[in-house]
Amino acid sequence: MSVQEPVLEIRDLSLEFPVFGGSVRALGGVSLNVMPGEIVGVVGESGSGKSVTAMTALRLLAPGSYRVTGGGLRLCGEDVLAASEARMRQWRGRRAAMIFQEPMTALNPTRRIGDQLAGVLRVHHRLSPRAALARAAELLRDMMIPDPERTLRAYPFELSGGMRQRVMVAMAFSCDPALLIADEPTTALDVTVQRQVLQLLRHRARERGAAILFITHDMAVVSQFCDRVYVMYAGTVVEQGPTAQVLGAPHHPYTRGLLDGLPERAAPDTDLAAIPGRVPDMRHPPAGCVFFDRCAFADEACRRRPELRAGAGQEADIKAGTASERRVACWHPLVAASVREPAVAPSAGDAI
Ligand SMILES: Nc1ncnc2c1ncn2[C@@H]1O[C@H](COP(=O)(O)OP(=O)(O)OP(=O)(O)O)[C@@H](O)[C@H]1O
Repeated sequence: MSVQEPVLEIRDLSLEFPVFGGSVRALGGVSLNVMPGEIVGVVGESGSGKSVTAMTALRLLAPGSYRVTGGGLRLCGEDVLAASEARMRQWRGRRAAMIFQEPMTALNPTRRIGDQLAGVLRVHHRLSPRAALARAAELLRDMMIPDPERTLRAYPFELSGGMRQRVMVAMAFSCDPALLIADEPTTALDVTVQRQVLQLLRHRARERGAAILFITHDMAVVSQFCDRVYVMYAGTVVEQGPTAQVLGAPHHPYTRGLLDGLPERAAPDTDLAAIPGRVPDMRHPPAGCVFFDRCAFADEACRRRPELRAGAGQEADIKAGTASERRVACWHPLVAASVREPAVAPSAGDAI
Protein backbone atom coordinates (compact mmCIF):
# COMPACT_ATOMS: atom_id res chain seq x y z
CA MET A 1 0.00 0.00 0.00
CA SER A 2 1.41 3.40 -0.94
CA VAL A 3 1.47 6.25 1.58
CA GLN A 4 -1.08 8.21 -0.43
CA GLU A 5 -3.60 5.40 -0.66
CA PRO A 6 -6.61 5.55 1.68
CA VAL A 7 -6.72 2.87 4.38
CA LEU A 8 -10.45 2.71 3.74
CA GLU A 9 -12.10 3.73 0.50
CA ILE A 10 -15.84 3.36 0.09
CA ARG A 11 -17.16 4.19 -3.39
CA ASP A 12 -20.81 4.81 -4.11
CA LEU A 13 -21.87 1.93 -1.88
CA SER A 14 -25.52 0.94 -1.92
CA LEU A 15 -26.82 -1.77 0.38
CA GLU A 16 -30.24 -3.06 1.33
CA PHE A 17 -31.76 -5.51 3.76
CA PRO A 18 -34.46 -7.77 2.35
CA VAL A 19 -37.46 -7.62 4.71
CA PHE A 20 -40.95 -9.08 4.55
CA GLY A 21 -42.65 -7.63 1.48
CA GLY A 22 -39.69 -5.59 0.20
CA SER A 23 -36.37 -4.21 1.32
CA VAL A 24 -34.89 -1.47 3.54
CA ARG A 25 -32.40 0.75 1.74
CA ALA A 26 -29.70 1.20 4.40
CA LEU A 27 -27.09 2.85 2.15
CA GLY A 28 -27.90 4.77 -1.01
CA GLY A 29 -24.58 5.54 -2.73
CA VAL A 30 -22.19 6.32 0.13
CA SER A 31 -18.62 7.43 -0.68
CA LEU A 32 -16.13 7.93 2.10
CA ASN A 33 -12.39 7.63 2.56
CA VAL A 34 -9.98 7.53 5.45
CA MET A 35 -6.34 8.39 4.86
CA PRO A 36 -3.51 6.87 6.95
CA GLY A 37 -3.37 8.40 10.43
CA GLU A 38 -6.55 10.47 9.98
CA ILE A 39 -9.40 10.62 12.50
CA VAL A 40 -12.62 10.70 10.53
CA GLY A 41 -16.05 11.07 12.11
CA VAL A 42 -19.36 9.77 10.79
CA VAL A 43 -22.22 11.55 12.50
CA GLY A 44 -25.98 11.36 12.17
CA GLU A 45 -29.17 10.41 13.97
CA SER A 46 -30.22 6.86 14.71
CA GLY A 47 -30.97 4.94 11.52
CA SER A 48 -28.84 7.10 9.23
CA GLY A 49 -26.58 4.18 8.21
CA LYS A 50 -23.50 4.82 10.35
CA SER A 51 -23.22 1.34 11.85
CA VAL A 52 -23.99 -0.43 8.59
CA THR A 53 -21.17 1.56 6.97
CA ALA A 54 -18.78 0.59 9.79
CA MET A 55 -19.79 -3.07 9.80
CA THR A 56 -19.50 -3.35 6.03
CA ALA A 57 -15.91 -2.08 6.13
CA LEU A 58 -14.99 -5.33 7.92
CA ARG A 59 -17.79 -7.38 6.35
CA LEU A 60 -19.28 -8.03 9.76
CA LEU A 61 -22.96 -8.01 8.77
CA ALA A 62 -24.51 -11.49 8.93
CA PRO A 63 -23.94 -13.22 5.57
CA GLY A 64 -27.19 -13.55 3.67
CA SER A 65 -28.92 -10.80 5.68
CA TYR A 66 -28.13 -8.03 3.18
CA ARG A 67 -27.53 -7.26 -0.50
CA VAL A 68 -24.93 -4.91 -1.94
CA THR A 69 -26.71 -3.29 -4.88
CA GLY A 70 -23.93 -1.01 -6.09
CA GLY A 71 -20.44 0.36 -5.51
CA GLY A 72 -17.67 -1.21 -3.47
CA LEU A 73 -15.01 -0.73 -0.85
CA ARG A 74 -11.32 -1.29 -0.40
CA LEU A 75 -9.38 -1.82 2.80
CA CYS A 76 -5.66 -1.01 2.51
CA GLY A 77 -6.10 -1.10 -1.27
CA GLU A 78 -7.85 -4.48 -1.52
CA ASP A 79 -11.43 -5.32 -2.38
CA VAL A 80 -13.43 -6.22 0.73
CA LEU A 81 -16.52 -7.51 -1.08
CA ALA A 82 -14.51 -9.90 -3.27
CA ALA A 83 -12.23 -11.23 -0.51
CA SER A 84 -12.62 -14.79 0.78
CA GLU A 85 -13.80 -15.30 4.37
CA ALA A 86 -10.33 -16.68 5.27
CA ARG A 87 -8.76 -13.48 3.94
CA MET A 88 -11.25 -11.34 5.91
CA ARG A 89 -10.31 -13.19 9.11
CA GLN A 90 -6.68 -12.25 8.48
CA TRP A 91 -7.58 -8.61 7.83
CA ARG A 92 -9.83 -8.23 10.89
CA GLY A 93 -7.65 -7.07 13.75
CA ARG A 94 -4.57 -6.55 11.57
CA ARG A 95 -5.78 -4.15 8.91
CA ALA A 96 -8.73 -2.83 10.84
CA ALA A 97 -9.98 -3.47 14.36
CA MET A 98 -13.38 -2.65 15.75
CA ILE A 99 -14.17 -1.06 19.11
CA PHE A 100 -17.82 -1.48 20.07
CA GLN A 101 -20.00 0.61 22.35
CA GLU A 102 -20.53 -2.00 25.03
CA PRO A 103 -17.38 -3.90 25.95
CA MET A 104 -19.41 -6.40 28.01
CA THR A 105 -20.81 -7.78 24.75
CA ALA A 106 -17.39 -7.94 23.08
CA LEU A 107 -15.44 -9.35 26.04
CA ASN A 108 -16.04 -12.91 27.17
CA PRO A 109 -17.57 -12.62 30.68
CA THR A 110 -16.26 -16.02 31.79
CA ARG A 111 -12.57 -15.46 31.00
CA ARG A 112 -10.01 -13.30 32.75
CA ILE A 113 -8.85 -10.18 30.91
CA GLY A 114 -5.30 -11.56 30.73
CA ASP A 115 -6.41 -14.80 29.04
CA GLN A 116 -8.44 -12.89 26.46
CA LEU A 117 -5.79 -10.30 25.65
CA ALA A 118 -2.91 -12.77 25.67
CA GLY A 119 -5.00 -15.13 23.53
CA VAL A 120 -5.28 -12.51 20.78
CA LEU A 121 -1.57 -11.71 21.00
CA ARG A 122 -0.54 -15.36 20.83
CA VAL A 123 -2.64 -16.02 17.74
CA HIS A 124 -1.55 -12.91 15.86
CA HIS A 125 2.09 -12.61 16.94
CA ARG A 126 2.89 -16.26 17.70
CA LEU A 127 4.14 -15.36 21.18
CA SER A 128 4.77 -17.77 24.03
CA PRO A 129 2.17 -17.61 26.85
CA ARG A 130 4.65 -15.78 29.08
CA ALA A 131 5.68 -13.24 26.41
CA ALA A 132 2.02 -12.68 25.48
CA LEU A 133 1.11 -11.88 29.10
CA ALA A 134 4.03 -9.46 29.37
CA ARG A 135 2.96 -7.74 26.14
CA ALA A 136 -0.66 -7.63 27.39
CA ALA A 137 0.49 -5.83 30.54
CA GLU A 138 2.38 -3.34 28.39
CA LEU A 139 -0.69 -2.64 26.29
CA LEU A 140 -2.75 -2.00 29.43
CA ARG A 141 -0.04 0.29 30.78
CA ASP A 142 -0.15 2.24 27.51
CA MET A 143 -3.85 2.80 28.19
CA MET A 144 -2.96 4.26 31.62
CA ILE A 145 -4.52 1.35 33.48
CA PRO A 146 -3.10 1.41 36.99
CA ASP A 147 -1.79 -1.95 38.20
CA PRO A 148 -2.06 -3.82 34.87
CA GLU A 149 -1.11 -7.17 36.46
CA ARG A 150 -4.16 -7.00 38.70
CA THR A 151 -6.38 -6.06 35.76
CA LEU A 152 -5.06 -9.04 33.79
CA ARG A 153 -6.25 -11.34 36.60
CA ALA A 154 -9.70 -9.72 36.73
CA TYR A 155 -12.93 -10.81 35.02
CA PRO A 156 -14.69 -8.16 32.91
CA PHE A 157 -17.52 -7.65 35.46
CA GLU A 158 -14.96 -6.72 38.13
CA LEU A 159 -13.90 -3.62 36.18
CA SER A 160 -15.63 -0.25 35.84
CA GLY A 161 -17.17 0.69 32.46
CA GLY A 162 -14.29 3.08 31.74
CA MET A 163 -11.66 0.43 32.54
CA ARG A 164 -13.41 -2.17 30.38
CA GLN A 165 -13.44 0.28 27.50
CA ARG A 166 -9.71 0.93 27.98
CA VAL A 167 -9.14 -2.83 27.83
CA MET A 168 -11.12 -2.95 24.57
CA VAL A 169 -9.00 -0.16 23.10
CA ALA A 170 -5.82 -1.95 24.22
CA MET A 171 -7.10 -5.12 22.56
CA ALA A 172 -7.91 -3.23 19.35
CA PHE A 173 -4.32 -1.97 19.20
CA SER A 174 -2.84 -5.41 19.93
CA CYS A 175 -2.32 -6.30 16.24
CA ASP A 176 -1.16 -2.83 15.20
CA PRO A 177 -4.02 -2.16 12.76
CA ALA A 178 -3.85 0.59 10.14
CA LEU A 179 -7.45 1.51 10.99
CA LEU A 180 -9.59 1.44 14.12
CA ILE A 181 -13.33 1.52 13.65
CA ALA A 182 -14.96 2.83 16.80
CA ASP A 183 -18.77 2.58 16.88
CA GLU A 184 -20.10 4.90 19.60
CA PRO A 185 -17.23 3.70 21.83
CA THR A 186 -17.92 5.95 24.80
CA THR A 187 -21.67 6.59 24.65
CA ALA A 188 -22.31 4.43 27.71
CA LEU A 189 -19.74 6.27 29.83
CA ASP A 190 -20.15 9.47 31.84
CA VAL A 191 -18.74 12.63 30.29
CA THR A 192 -15.48 12.81 32.26
CA VAL A 193 -14.60 9.15 31.69
CA GLN A 194 -15.66 9.52 28.04
CA ARG A 195 -13.19 12.37 27.58
CA GLN A 196 -10.36 10.39 29.20
CA VAL A 197 -10.94 7.33 27.02
CA LEU A 198 -11.17 9.44 23.85
CA GLN A 199 -7.97 11.31 24.67
CA LEU A 200 -6.16 8.03 25.24
CA LEU A 201 -7.58 6.56 22.05
CA ARG A 202 -6.46 9.55 20.02
CA HIS A 203 -3.04 9.67 21.68
CA ARG A 204 -2.39 5.98 21.01
CA ALA A 205 -3.61 6.24 17.42
CA ARG A 206 -1.36 9.23 16.70
CA GLU A 207 1.56 7.44 18.36
CA ARG A 208 1.03 4.28 16.27
CA GLY A 209 0.13 6.12 13.05
CA ALA A 210 -3.28 4.40 13.01
CA ALA A 211 -6.35 6.00 11.45
CA ILE A 212 -9.74 6.04 13.18
CA LEU A 213 -13.22 5.87 11.69
CA PHE A 214 -15.33 7.23 14.49
CA ILE A 215 -19.07 6.59 14.49
CA THR A 216 -21.17 8.83 16.71
CA HIS A 217 -24.44 10.74 16.99
CA ASP A 218 -22.75 13.39 19.14
CA MET A 219 -21.56 16.57 17.41
CA ALA A 220 -19.73 17.68 20.57
CA VAL A 221 -17.54 14.57 20.41
CA VAL A 222 -16.90 15.13 16.69
CA SER A 223 -15.75 18.69 17.38
CA GLN A 224 -13.27 17.56 20.04
CA PHE A 225 -11.99 14.48 18.33
CA CYS A 226 -12.17 14.32 14.53
CA ASP A 227 -10.04 15.85 11.76
CA ARG A 228 -12.77 15.42 9.15
CA VAL A 229 -16.41 14.55 9.32
CA TYR A 230 -19.11 12.95 7.16
CA VAL A 231 -22.68 13.85 8.11
CA MET A 232 -25.06 11.01 7.23
CA TYR A 233 -28.80 11.09 6.84
CA ALA A 234 -31.13 8.32 5.61
CA GLY A 235 -28.30 6.22 4.19
CA THR A 236 -26.54 9.04 2.35
CA VAL A 237 -23.72 11.50 3.04
CA VAL A 238 -25.31 14.96 3.08
CA GLU A 239 -22.21 16.95 4.01
CA GLN A 240 -18.49 16.33 4.44
CA GLY A 241 -15.30 18.24 5.08
CA PRO A 242 -12.77 19.27 7.71
CA THR A 243 -14.45 19.33 11.13
CA ALA A 244 -13.71 22.99 11.87
CA GLN A 245 -15.22 24.07 8.53
CA VAL A 246 -18.30 21.87 8.67
CA LEU A 247 -19.11 22.65 12.30
CA GLY A 248 -18.05 26.29 12.04
CA ALA A 249 -20.24 27.03 9.02
CA PRO A 250 -22.57 24.13 8.16
CA HIS A 251 -23.93 24.24 4.62
CA HIS A 252 -26.60 21.56 5.00
CA PRO A 253 -29.77 22.38 6.98
CA TYR A 254 -29.52 18.93 8.59
CA THR A 255 -25.98 19.59 9.89
CA ARG A 256 -27.20 22.93 11.17
CA GLY A 257 -30.08 21.16 12.94
CA LEU A 258 -27.70 18.71 14.64
CA LEU A 259 -25.53 21.61 15.80
CA ASP A 260 -28.50 23.58 17.08
CA GLY A 261 -29.22 20.63 19.36
CA LEU A 262 -25.94 21.08 21.23
CA PRO A 263 -26.45 22.38 24.78
CA GLU A 264 -23.71 25.01 24.44
CA ARG A 265 -25.45 26.51 21.40
CA ALA A 266 -28.82 26.95 23.09
CA ALA A 267 -29.71 30.19 24.82
CA PRO A 268 -29.95 29.83 28.63
CA ASP A 269 -33.29 28.50 29.90
CA THR A 270 -34.55 27.46 26.48
CA ASP A 271 -35.36 23.99 25.24
CA LEU A 272 -32.77 22.41 22.99
CA ALA A 273 -33.68 22.75 19.36
CA ALA A 274 -34.74 19.45 17.82
CA ILE A 275 -35.12 18.79 14.13
CA PRO A 276 -38.85 18.57 13.38
CA GLY A 277 -40.18 15.38 11.82
CA ARG A 278 -38.62 11.96 11.60
CA VAL A 279 -36.31 9.99 9.32
CA PRO A 280 -38.04 8.64 6.19
CA ASP A 281 -39.24 5.06 6.03
CA MET A 282 -36.38 3.47 4.12
CA ARG A 283 -38.58 0.72 2.74
CA HIS A 284 -39.81 3.56 0.50
CA PRO A 285 -36.84 5.92 0.21
CA PRO A 286 -37.59 9.39 -1.16
CA ALA A 287 -36.69 9.91 -4.81
CA GLY A 288 -35.42 13.46 -4.31
CA CYS A 289 -33.55 15.05 -1.43
CA VAL A 290 -33.66 12.64 1.53
CA PHE A 291 -34.18 15.56 3.94
CA PHE A 292 -37.12 17.00 1.96
CA ASP A 293 -39.85 16.30 4.53
CA ARG A 294 -38.00 17.92 7.40
CA CYS A 295 -36.31 20.82 5.69
CA ALA A 296 -37.51 24.37 6.21
CA PHE A 297 -35.98 25.41 2.87
CA ALA A 298 -37.32 22.60 0.68
CA ASP A 299 -39.04 23.62 -2.56
CA GLU A 300 -39.84 22.07 -5.95
CA ALA A 301 -36.13 21.90 -6.91
CA CYS A 302 -35.58 19.49 -4.02
CA ARG A 303 -37.76 16.81 -5.60
CA ARG A 304 -34.64 15.87 -7.57
CA ARG A 305 -31.83 14.22 -5.65
CA PRO A 306 -28.90 16.60 -5.05
CA GLU A 307 -25.41 15.24 -5.68
CA LEU A 308 -22.57 15.96 -3.25
CA ARG A 309 -20.81 19.01 -4.64
CA ALA A 310 -18.68 21.94 -3.54
CA GLY A 311 -20.67 24.38 -1.41
CA ALA A 312 -21.20 28.01 -2.34
CA GLY A 313 -17.96 29.96 -2.26
CA GLN A 314 -15.88 26.76 -2.50
CA GLU A 315 -15.09 26.87 -6.21
CA ALA A 316 -12.02 29.05 -5.69
CA ASP A 317 -10.76 26.78 -2.90
CA ILE A 318 -11.16 23.75 -5.14
CA LYS A 319 -9.18 25.38 -7.94
CA ALA A 320 -6.48 26.25 -5.41
CA GLY A 321 -6.58 22.67 -4.07
CA THR A 322 -7.39 23.85 -0.54
CA ALA A 323 -11.01 22.75 -0.35
CA SER A 324 -10.17 19.46 1.41
CA GLU A 325 -13.22 17.71 0.00
CA ARG A 326 -15.72 20.12 1.50
CA ARG A 327 -18.98 18.96 -0.07
CA VAL A 328 -22.70 19.33 0.47
CA ALA A 329 -25.69 17.53 -1.05
CA CYS A 330 -28.23 20.34 -1.04
CA TRP A 331 -29.94 22.49 -3.70
CA HIS A 332 -29.99 25.41 -1.28
CA PRO A 333 -26.82 25.25 0.82
CA LEU A 334 -27.02 27.52 3.83
CA VAL A 335 -24.42 30.02 2.71
CA ALA A 336 -26.81 31.00 -0.04
CA ALA A 337 -29.99 30.14 1.80
CA SER A 338 -29.25 31.95 5.04
CA VAL A 339 -30.55 35.21 3.56
CA ARG A 340 -33.82 33.51 2.51
CA GLU A 341 -36.82 32.87 4.64
CA PRO A 342 -37.69 29.21 5.15
CA ALA A 343 -40.15 27.99 2.48
CA VAL A 344 -42.17 26.14 5.11
CA ALA A 345 -42.16 26.86 8.82
CA PRO A 346 -41.21 23.67 10.68
CA SER A 347 -43.98 22.42 12.93
CA ALA A 348 -42.76 22.50 16.51
CA GLY A 349 -45.16 19.78 17.63
CA ASP A 350 -43.50 17.28 15.33
CA ALA A 351 -40.09 17.43 17.01
CA ILE A 352 -38.33 14.15 17.67
N1 LIG B 1 -30.55 -6.39 9.98
C1 LIG B 1 -31.29 -5.41 9.51
N2 LIG B 1 -32.46 -5.65 8.88
C2 LIG B 1 -33.24 -4.65 8.38
N3 LIG B 1 -32.90 -3.36 8.44
C3 LIG B 1 -31.75 -3.04 9.06
C4 LIG B 1 -30.89 -4.04 9.63
N4 LIG B 1 -29.79 -3.40 10.18
C5 LIG B 1 -29.99 -2.09 9.94
N5 LIG B 1 -31.13 -1.86 9.28
C6 LIG B 1 -31.66 -0.57 8.81
O1 LIG B 1 -30.61 0.09 8.11
C7 LIG B 1 -30.68 1.48 8.36
C8 LIG B 1 -29.34 1.97 8.88
O2 LIG B 1 -29.11 1.42 10.18
P1 LIG B 1 -27.82 1.73 11.04
O3 LIG B 1 -27.83 0.78 12.21
O4 LIG B 1 -26.62 1.74 10.18
O5 LIG B 1 -28.08 3.20 11.56
P2 LIG B 1 -27.21 4.04 12.60
O6 LIG B 1 -27.04 5.38 11.98
O7 LIG B 1 -25.97 3.31 12.95
O8 LIG B 1 -28.19 4.12 13.82
P3 LIG B 1 -27.86 3.84 15.40
O9 LIG B 1 -27.13 5.05 15.85
O10 LIG B 1 -29.21 3.69 15.99
O11 LIG B 1 -27.04 2.57 15.45
C9 LIG B 1 -31.84 1.71 9.29
O12 LIG B 1 -32.95 2.05 8.50
C10 LIG B 1 -32.01 0.36 9.95
O13 LIG B 1 -33.35 0.19 10.37
